[in-house]
Amino acid sequence: MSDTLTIIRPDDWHIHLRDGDALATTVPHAAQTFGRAIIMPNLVPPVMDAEQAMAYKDRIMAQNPAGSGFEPLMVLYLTDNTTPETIAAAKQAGVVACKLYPAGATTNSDSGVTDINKVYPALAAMEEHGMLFLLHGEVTDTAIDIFDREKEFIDRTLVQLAKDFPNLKMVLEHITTKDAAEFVAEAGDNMAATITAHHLLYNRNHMLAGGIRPHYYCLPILKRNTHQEALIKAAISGSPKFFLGTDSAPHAKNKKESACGCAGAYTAYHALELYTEVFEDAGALDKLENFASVFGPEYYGLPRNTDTITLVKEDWQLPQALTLAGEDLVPLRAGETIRWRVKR
Ligand SMILES: NC(=O)N[C@@H](CC(=O)O)C(=O)O
Ligand SMILES: [Zn+2]
Ligand SMILES: [Zn+2]
Repeated sequence: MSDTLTIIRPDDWHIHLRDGDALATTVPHAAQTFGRAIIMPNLVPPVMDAEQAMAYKDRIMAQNPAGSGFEPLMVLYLTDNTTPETIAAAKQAGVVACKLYPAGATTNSDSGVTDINKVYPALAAMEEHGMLFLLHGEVTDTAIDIFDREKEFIDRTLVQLAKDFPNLKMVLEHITTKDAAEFVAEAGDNMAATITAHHLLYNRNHMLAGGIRPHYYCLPILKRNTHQEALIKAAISGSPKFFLGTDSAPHAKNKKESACGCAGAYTAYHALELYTEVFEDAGALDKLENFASVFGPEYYGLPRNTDTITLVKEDWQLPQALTLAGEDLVPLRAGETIRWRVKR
């Protein structure tokens, strides 16, 4: 008999579903595994107020397979001009969080924040209304090496933010360094982090040794193996400050395999299976459920999902390509074998 693992249905606390025809791919993929997902607002133009967030939610729900039970949790994109009134209205409409994209830091961050002080009134309003603050934590200073931008953001900005807003719950998204893991572990109760499957599975050698592999290119960029090891340690530590966020970020194949390739790895299709491999290899399968299904809702102040999901230990082959709005979409680890499969 094959090995099986049954856990409370997990949630994805960081995902990019995109918009338009892409939703026909991304929403069913997320909904087949996850109960809820934190929907990143970096559309073009971005999701900047309650009205845009609710309209986007409707477009997502229109692609939600009947009976899936999947619930998108909506997020606003902070700009230099986000007002406390915008925050209050978003809270009223059911938006759960706001996201900081330092201007220029990542995909579709052009309308992002140019100076953290400009969003202090919005952050104060979020603190007052009990909304979460999600951060893409990288400086954009071109003088700073791309491999150091996360640590630099912590030192220059995050330490101060945590002091200035002690009652604002923050999530440092998609952490990639030992520095970030240690900072979050030692910070107060208002600081947590999401960790992606790809930052647990890979390091920069996978992207750069023996040829440049654009499908491993994402932001924050994969770091050296010692950082990867620190992330695995954090994920299996049992600390409730670390939980699942795939950062599944689809870009069509021709946008990735290009002289100037886009940043982002697509994992919504097979993310839980990838995380399960990481936890199994670390001898910590018993820690997966808390990381994937318990610590996230606990931090967000939401109930756990009431249903379960079963994983079967069984080899299967990931397709070479999926389809995104009529174009090829290459998932992370395309064509390779995956050791676990979600029973459906
Ligand atoms: N992670 C990525 O490499 N890309 C994300 C943006 C982000 O999460 O920073 C995207 O939207 O493509
Ligand atoms: Zn990001
Ligand atoms: Zn992201």
